[in-house]
Amino acid sequence: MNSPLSASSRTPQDPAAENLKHQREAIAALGHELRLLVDATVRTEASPETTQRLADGVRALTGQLIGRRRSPADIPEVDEFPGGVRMYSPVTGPGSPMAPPMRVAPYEGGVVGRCLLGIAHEGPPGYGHGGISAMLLDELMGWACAAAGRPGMTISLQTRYRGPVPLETPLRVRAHVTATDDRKIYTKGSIATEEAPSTVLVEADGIFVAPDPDVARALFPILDNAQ
Ligand SMILES: CCCCCCCC/C=C\CCCCCCCC(=O)SCCNC(=O)CCNC(=O)[C@H](O)C(C)(C)COP(=O)(O)OP(=O)(O)OC[C@H]1O[C@@H](n2cnc3c(N)ncnc32)[C@H](O)[C@@H]1OP(=O)(O)O
Repeated sequence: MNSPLSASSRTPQDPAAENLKHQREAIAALGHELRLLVDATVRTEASPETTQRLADGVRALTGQLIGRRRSPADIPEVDEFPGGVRMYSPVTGPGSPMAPPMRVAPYEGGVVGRCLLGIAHEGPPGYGHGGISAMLLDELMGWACAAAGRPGMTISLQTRYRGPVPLETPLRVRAHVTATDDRKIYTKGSIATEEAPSTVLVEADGIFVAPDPDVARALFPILDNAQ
């Protein structure tokens, strides 16, 4: 499962599919290197001179990435919307330097996400930031909605932090839909370590809403173009 709705109309032999695969692999490779850079950046105790030299080097690299730049409303060509691959999701996107990134799979009527948090995701020293935990849960509960055929947007997210989330430790995030009521979708989620999956460190209740179709088209103009 590499997308909430796992939808793709292209066959593997299709040249367009090959090209897309190639593009996504390159984006994931850059994302991977950038995540290593982010990790090295928040760990380093390099001298100010070295740090400044690196800042200059990184600025030069950033300059190479400025081609056609997408605006926030544009959907990247390598993505599928709604409910498909999101290469730059800050949670699951293999191309995002911010993402752990979390890998998602179906699990017992819901979905499970696996990832490690690093020092870049630190809150209290040695442990994950509470906002990062909430972000992982929000995203995965959104995937649970999409996997249940009801993609929606979060209107309420309640988190309870029962124990600190360790860094650099394999985590298991779980989410499932508990009920639906018209356009509202009720979900539950949790975070535990892979080693102690029954010891819940963070639990969450989320309510999502499948937007009214007119609202959805106003929010996401691409839905109009797709028709
Ligand atoms: C073709 C569909 C496309 C769907 C898009 C899906 C994309 C996801 C795809 C793939 C999953 C990947 C994973 C992603 C996960 C990440 C999720 C996020 O981070 S989402 C960002 C944070 N959330 C927001 O920014 C929402 C802000 N809220 C809104 O924009 C609107 O409230 C919206 C569009 C969600 C609903 O607007 P309305 O006009 O369609 O519906 P109204 O009539 O306002 O509400 C319906 C019911 O919900 C209640 N409601 C709405 N907002 C509420 C709120 N904030 N608190 C409590 N109740 C609320 C209302 O009272 C109403 O309930 P009553 O029918 O009266 O019982």
